[in-house]
Amino acid sequence: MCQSIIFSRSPLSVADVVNLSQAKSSAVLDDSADFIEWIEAGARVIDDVLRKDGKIYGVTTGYGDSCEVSVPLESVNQLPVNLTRFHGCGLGKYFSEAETRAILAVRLGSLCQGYSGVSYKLLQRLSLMLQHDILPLIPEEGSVGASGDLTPLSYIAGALIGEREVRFQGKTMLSSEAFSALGIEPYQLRPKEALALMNGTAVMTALACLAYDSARYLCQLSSRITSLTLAAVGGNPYHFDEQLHAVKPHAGQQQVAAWIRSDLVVAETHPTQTRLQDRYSIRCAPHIVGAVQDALPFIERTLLDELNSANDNPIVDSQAQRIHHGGHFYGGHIAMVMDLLKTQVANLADLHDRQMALMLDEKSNNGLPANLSAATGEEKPLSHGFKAVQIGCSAWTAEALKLTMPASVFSRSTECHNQDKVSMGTIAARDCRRVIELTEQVAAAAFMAASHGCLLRKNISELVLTEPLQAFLEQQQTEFPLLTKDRPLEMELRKMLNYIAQQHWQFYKAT
Ligand SMILES: N[C@@H](Cc1ccc(O)cc1)C(=O)O
Repeated sequence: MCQSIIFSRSPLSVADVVNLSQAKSSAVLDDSADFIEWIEAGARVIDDVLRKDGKIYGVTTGYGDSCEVSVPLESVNQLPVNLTRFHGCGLGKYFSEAETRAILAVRLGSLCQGYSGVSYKLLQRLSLMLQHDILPLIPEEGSVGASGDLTPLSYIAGALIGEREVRFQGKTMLSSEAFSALGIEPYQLRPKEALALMNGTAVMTALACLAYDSARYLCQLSSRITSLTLAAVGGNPYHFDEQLHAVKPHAGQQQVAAWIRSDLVVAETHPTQTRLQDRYSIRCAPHIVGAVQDALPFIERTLLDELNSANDNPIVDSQAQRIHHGGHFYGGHIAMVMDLLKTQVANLADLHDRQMALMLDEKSNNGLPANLSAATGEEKPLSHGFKAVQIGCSAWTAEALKLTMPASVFSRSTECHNQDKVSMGTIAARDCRRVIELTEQVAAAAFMAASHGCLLRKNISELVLTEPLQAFLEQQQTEFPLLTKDRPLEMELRKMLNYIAQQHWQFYKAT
């Protein structure tokens, strides 16, 4: 049964966002009297100021640098509609359905903090979109990630008022049609509500949550691939010795060493060794994968702070009856962690590309067939094994490495120099997602090659893998058979990629 995620004042987790994005959980809005009152108190602050003819940025003024333009009271309801419309200029591909659900969930979570001056009705409508899977088509490009993800989020605000396209029940239609299929009218935005929907970091934060989740899984997969690579080339298990690692106390490095150690049968001395120390792509794996693993807790903490923040402007404090003008839409923290994560993950692509080279090259693979071809007899001289897959890995790795240029340092002054310093966090998060996609491709290839390498090694000498792992490899052979002759591997690689994306295997016990 689908688990419910309650949207209330209690914090969301990264896993909540991931589960909602995959429609494994459903969104439920807190309907307790306390929560409704908490939210409505914020909306009343806006009404009170308007009644007293006060001034609120973005309610009685133009937006951004146009904040010196006064908007007459009789137009305050039209202003939010204009905001959704003039930001309807996004370009590029559209976010996937999973990404769009995550974006909706993250924005709803932030508005549930109760510091944005919106009505409970708006939250109801947003949660209804999640519940009925009414997913706005949101173009990926056009946010500098500092005045919030204004342009992409305008596609949510525009959809709420019936004016943008959505995917609903497998079709693309105007949001007004999707609402009418449910017997409801488009939403009428109150003053401040379009700004509250758009003036925050929901797009980059949603993407960052998905990236974090994939990276966490990749660390385990990378550890497993390393174990298999080591076993395939007859490497030295003692590089992962507990006492060895105890003297360099990075927790992530120690964790990765422990994972790899748990895959291997560590004998005091290993009879097959001809080389006392393995090359760095094996020996230093705990220091490479471990660095990513060590970055994860920091990244998660940053994500949680952003996820459970009021990232908006102005901030409406109903208890103090104050309206604060500030810059909480700025995505500097997400930009930082996404720039960090993409370089870390790209290092994993590079690691596996090197491991592929090690396993395929007869000069370094310690007696395995060239290119890990399993061909014999007449097929042998014709067969090229993983040769082209390795070339693919080199291309995917280069593409991933190329994307590691930090986005956050490319701040551009924009919007008449009102936004004269911006985060580019959305670009960093999109880069990070793409780096992960490419790295998963390299990992899929390396996983397949290393598994084959182990099966080929079995014929040569004893494997240093634990018995359950050997049994797993043999099972795998039915889905990914040895390359006894050349065949196109695209579909098998895609199958492997799907398994990775769905986190199909649990490699190690939960930490
Ligand atoms: N993020 C701006 C608001 C803004 C909204 C729309 C714009 O087009 C520009 C700026 C602020 O709060 O100051």
